[in-house]
Parts: sequence; structure tokens; C-alpha cells
Amino acid sequence: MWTRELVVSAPGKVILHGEHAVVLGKVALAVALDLRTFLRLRPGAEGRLSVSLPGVGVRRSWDTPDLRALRERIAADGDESKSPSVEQLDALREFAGIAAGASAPDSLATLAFLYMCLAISAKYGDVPSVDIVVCSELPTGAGLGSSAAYAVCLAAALLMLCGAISCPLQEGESTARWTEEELTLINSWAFRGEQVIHGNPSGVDNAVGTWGGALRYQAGKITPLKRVPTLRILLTNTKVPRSTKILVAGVKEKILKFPAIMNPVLDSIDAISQECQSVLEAMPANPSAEHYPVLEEFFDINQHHLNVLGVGHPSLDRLCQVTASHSLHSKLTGAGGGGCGITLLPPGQYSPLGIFLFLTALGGGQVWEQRNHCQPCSGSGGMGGMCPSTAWHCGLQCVIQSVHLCVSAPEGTGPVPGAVFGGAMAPSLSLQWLS
Ligand SMILES: Nc1ncnc2c1ncn2[C@@H]1O[C@H](COP(=O)(O)OP(=O)(O)O)[C@@H](O)[C@H]1O
Ligand SMILES: C[C@@](O)(CCOP(=O)(O)O)CC(=O)O
Ligand SMILES: [Mg+2]
Repeated sequence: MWTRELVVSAPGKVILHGEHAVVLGKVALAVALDLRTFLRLRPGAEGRLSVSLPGVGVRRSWDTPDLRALRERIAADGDESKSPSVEQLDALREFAGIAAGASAPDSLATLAFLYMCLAISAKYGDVPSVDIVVCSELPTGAGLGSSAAYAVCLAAALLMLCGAISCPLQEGESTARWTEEELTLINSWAFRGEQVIHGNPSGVDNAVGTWGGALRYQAGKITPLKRVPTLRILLTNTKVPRSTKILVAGVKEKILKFPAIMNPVLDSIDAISQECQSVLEAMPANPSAEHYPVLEEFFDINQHHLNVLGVGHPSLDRLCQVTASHSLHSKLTGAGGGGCGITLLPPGQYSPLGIFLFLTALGGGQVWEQRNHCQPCSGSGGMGGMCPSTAWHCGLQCVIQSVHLCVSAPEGTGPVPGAVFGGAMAPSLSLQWLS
């Protein structure tokens, strides 16, 4: 099908409002990051499928006849148009030597890979003989949608290998994107990958990973935000590990235990997302400080709600306290329980140095220190040309990861190194040649 090596890449995301509530059908607002996951595809030895996931320590290789036999075996245990069944996942675990109930990153990543590979090839083609490597700039399990970016890349690559979607990249082109129809198919399969990793995902993360930009998401309905002002948002990684699957299950349990208490909290989060959307769409492209108080209150209220749902963490409380002592407002983003928090930065008030100084109060290693680079390139990095070096990134900018939401690049400014862009600038899923 192709002669040169290909790289599929998808962005991570930040949820502004609506995490957890979105799983129960409420509205969420989310925006793509310029931190991406990269999947390299190259033809493999005939009859072998190899996968290497250095971010989670996986290196596996299988004979394709064995995978075909496994595929036949699990076909009877599930409906191909539906979600992965318990029986299918049990059979895949047994095949891969993964213990029942194992939820370590390597186990979930392997299981999601096997499920997507077999389910997609069963429906559209044959098990491919390929060599797949996935690496990411996103921290794993920190609320920035690394699981979805992984699932989106896998879905796109596997669907393309099986001929269900085109290979849109032509010789002479550097980057290509799929059609809307193809993106819809990719997104639906990425959702199934998320189901393997998250248990019960809403679909918002894979939607952002597929389409990029800033969007409103509710019960599968994806609506790009009409107008997004340029906002500066600070992204802080508490580095406290957590699992989305466990946190989402915990929220479900709380709602089942106290429905009369918890449902109004979910309704209020829904209202915050809706109000926030109205405020964002009513704001000018370059808002002044006077537009911020309402957005700040939404952050505060939602952070309290998320604590009520049981997904807070002392490290996130600390982020809120430290930023509040500088009159700034923060909330967790993603599943919580640690991971990342976001802080709204009103224009002009804080230089990166100023932010750095007060965030050191959080404790040296508790904020972003490093940024993983794995841009596709022709070099011979440790991953065979993917260059996954973990490098100190341009001084303070690596410590302060600021998210700019904007409709277009602010006049006269280029992207700040290490900064993150949302809105119409945020790149969606894409396909490139490796060299
Ligand atoms: N680069 C990657 N390679 C393989 N698996 C990945 C990668 N990134 C994420 N994952 C999978 O996603 C899981 C993390 O997902 P999750 O708990 O939802 O956190 P988040 O999506 O916020 O990063 C990991 O345990 C792993 O199984
Ligand atoms: C908590 C949730 O709303 C977002 C989870 O995001 P992440 O996996 O923490 O990046 C779950 C979901 O929407 O599927
Ligand atoms: Mg996730």
C-alpha cells in the first residue's frame, strides 16, 4: 500500500468545564493542545505484527496467523457493531498474558491495541503485517487525554491499513487530513479504544483528538465553538498519578449512592459549561481584564463541584490555594485525583517569571519540568527516527505551560515556544511522511 514510513498524529486536550458530568450526558467544553501522540507505521516482516509503546514499556510481536485464529475465537463473543464485551476482553487478556482486573498502563494499552486491531480487521480487512511504534509528548494519566490521542492514532492507522479509509497523503505533500466522513469513522473506533481503557468514556476526548479545535460536546453531539477569544491558561501538572477508569467508576458509585444529592451537582456543572460557552462566544477576540471575573467564578464553583464528586486531591487544593493567594483561579482538568490543573491568567498581569516564582511554592518538581519531544524527523533517534528525546525545554517555558485559546494567532505574535494553542489553530488528527 505504501513504500515510505508514515506517521499519524493526534492532539491531547484540555477540558475547560464538564469533566465527569459529560459521562452522564451533560455538556463539556474542551480544546485541543499542541502536545501530540505520534504513531509510526512501517511495513513489517510478512506474517508478523509488532507493536512498541515506549511510553508504557510495551514491546510485543505476534504471528498474524495466531491473531487471525484469536479473531475467529472472539467473533462469537461480541456483536461487531457494539462495544467490546467482557468475554472478548477476557479472551484477549488470556492471549496476551494479562491478569484479570489488571489496570496498569501497559496492560490497558496492550488490550486496547489487540481489541482495535482484531475488531477493525474483522470488519474491514486482514490482520496487517506491520511494525507500529507509538510515542507521545503527553504525560500519561495526567488528564490531558493521552488515552484518547493513543486510541485516535490507532484507529486511523488500523482503518487505513485495512482499507476502510483512504491514505490521503500524496507524494510531494507534507501533511494530509482525512475527509469528514472518514474522521467520523475514525472517531467511532477511537471511542471503542477508549472504552477498553476508560471503561465508560463520554467520547469528548477522542472527539477533540480527531477534530482538534475548541468544541462543545454532549451525548455524542460535537459542536465546534463559534468564537473563542484569546485566553491565557496556565497548565500545571501535579505529577500525582491516577487512573481515569477508577475515578469515573468512583463518581458513578457516588451518584448511585446519593442520587438526590449528586444529580443537582451534575446539573450545575452542565449549567456552568453552557454559561461559559455563552460568555466565551460573547467575548471579543482579544478580551481585556474586565471580562474575566465571570470565567474565574465558573472555575471556582466547578472546582468545588468536582471536589463534591470526589475527584479532588490535596495537590490540586494546593494549586488552587497558591494561585488564589495571587488572585488567580484554578480548577482540575480531566479526571482529577491528581494530574493537571488549569489556571486562568488575566491579560497583562503576570509575566512567565512571576508565575514561575509563585508556583515554586508548589514544590520544585511538582510543576512541568520537562517536555517530551517526539516530532517525526529523519534522524536516527532511539526509536528509529522518531526522536523521542526528553529534553529540557527552553528554560522557564517548560515549567510554565501556558494554554492560549484563540481563533487565530494574535496579531504580530508567533507561538510562544512551549505554549499551547486551542481554537481554530489547534491541529487535528493528521498524516505525514516520516522523512
Ligand atoms: N503513548 C501511549 N502509548 C500507549 N498507551 C498509552 C499512551 N498514552 C496513554 N496510553 C494509555 O492510556 C492510559 C491513560 O489513560 P487515562 O487514565 O485516561 O489518562 P489520560 O487520558 O488523562 O492521560 C494509560 O494507562 C495507557 O494504557
Ligand atoms: C473524566 C472524563 O470526563 C475526562 C477524562 O479525561 P482524561 O482521561 O483524564 O484525560 C471522562 C470522559 O469524559 O470520558
Ligand atoms: Mg483518558
